[in-house]
Amino acid sequence: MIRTAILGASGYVGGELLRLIAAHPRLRATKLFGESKAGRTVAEVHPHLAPVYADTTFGRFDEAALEDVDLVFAALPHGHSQALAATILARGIPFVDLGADFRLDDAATYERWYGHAHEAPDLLGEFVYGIPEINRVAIRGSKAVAAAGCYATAAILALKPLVDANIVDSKDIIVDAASGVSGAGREAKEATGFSTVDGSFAAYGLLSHRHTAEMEMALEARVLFTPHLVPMTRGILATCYAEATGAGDPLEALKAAYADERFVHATDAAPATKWVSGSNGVQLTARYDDRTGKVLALSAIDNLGKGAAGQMIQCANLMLGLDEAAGLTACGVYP
Ligand SMILES: NC(=O)C1=CN([C@@H]2O[C@H](COP(=O)(O)OP(=O)(O)OC[C@H]3O[C@@H](n4cnc5c(N)ncnc54)[C@H](OP(=O)(O)O)[C@@H]3O)[C@@H](O)[C@H]2O)C=CC1
Ligand SMILES: CC(=O)N[C@@H](CCC(=O)OP(=O)(O)O)C(=O)O
Repeated sequence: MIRTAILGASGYVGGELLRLIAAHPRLRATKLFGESKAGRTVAEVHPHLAPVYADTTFGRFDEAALEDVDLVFAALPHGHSQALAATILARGIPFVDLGADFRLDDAATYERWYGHAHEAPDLLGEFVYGIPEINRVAIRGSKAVAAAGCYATAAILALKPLVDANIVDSKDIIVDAASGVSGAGREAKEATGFSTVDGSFAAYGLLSHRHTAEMEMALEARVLFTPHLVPMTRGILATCYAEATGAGDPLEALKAAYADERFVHATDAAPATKWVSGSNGVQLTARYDDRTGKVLALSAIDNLGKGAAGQMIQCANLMLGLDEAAGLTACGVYP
């Protein structure tokens, strides 16, 4: 049994981690932490998890909580991991962080996209960027992983093989992606309330969404990214466009790049978010358009699955030397 602590266990990602860990052969969620919901039970906060976790109570994190823990998952609001990381790393406990705090590789880029100075710039180099399909070897030997952002995961998996094989021009990439509302977390906000979102489709974060920086870092490319909010609960569909170089067929390149991957499937069909809902799956396709000379690539993920908790567990499996797919074998829920 591998004992895990979950910081942010009372949030949406924390709930999804608990759901996935309940079906994991080796991981156990032994310490659960929240903030405003500290003292409440899992059954109260995540009623769908009551049959497994019953009256387990959320605590409030302090350093002593790291005793008897084999791995820490953090799914906290932005910024919180910057103060915590040194304590966790000093104890040598493997740490999978989903916040954006340690995803970028330099403090200046962080400040440019997050609007404030990084509080622990010396630790940026300690973290490996957490998308196993593009960074498996580094994750396997690492004690600290910064799991990627949800939009960034969708776009990077669709584009990375095309950039690497020089099938698209990396200086001219456009990503339009739409997310379900759970991507914004469970806290009630006007921007994600029912009356705002229902029956509507809107872009946000114009020219300024922070996942642009992750895409540019991982792809070594220039990206124009526009996120959208779509009236559904789970899922991200990323539609990506880039100038073709004529160096090869994009769909064949995706199929070849992911032929041995357990979670990423490149096919002829245009993907739908529902195909991957509740799973760690990624569905991709791509086309070359000879009329415009552009490549079109599409990617569907579950923002809470491969975009968050699924990817965290996939990274943890690698860090711990377990089967990479342990606890992640479920297919999407469809229809
Ligand atoms: N939702 C998604 O699809 C994705 C989210 N992420 C990132 O993952 C992180 C968590 O997201 P999500 O679960 O959606 O967010 P939620 O708002 O649903 O959950 C946030 C969690 O953090 C806890 N928390 C809030 N403030 C504090 C604090 N001051 N100290 C300690 N704990 C605190 C909350 O506890 P309590 O509720 O008890 O106050 C809750 O458990 C965020 O950084 C988010 O950007 C990344 C990829 C996808
Ligand atoms: C729909 C929605 O609001 N989505 C979130 C993305 C959440 C996420 O993946 O990322 P971070 O961990 O980088 O915040 C947003 O755009 O802020």
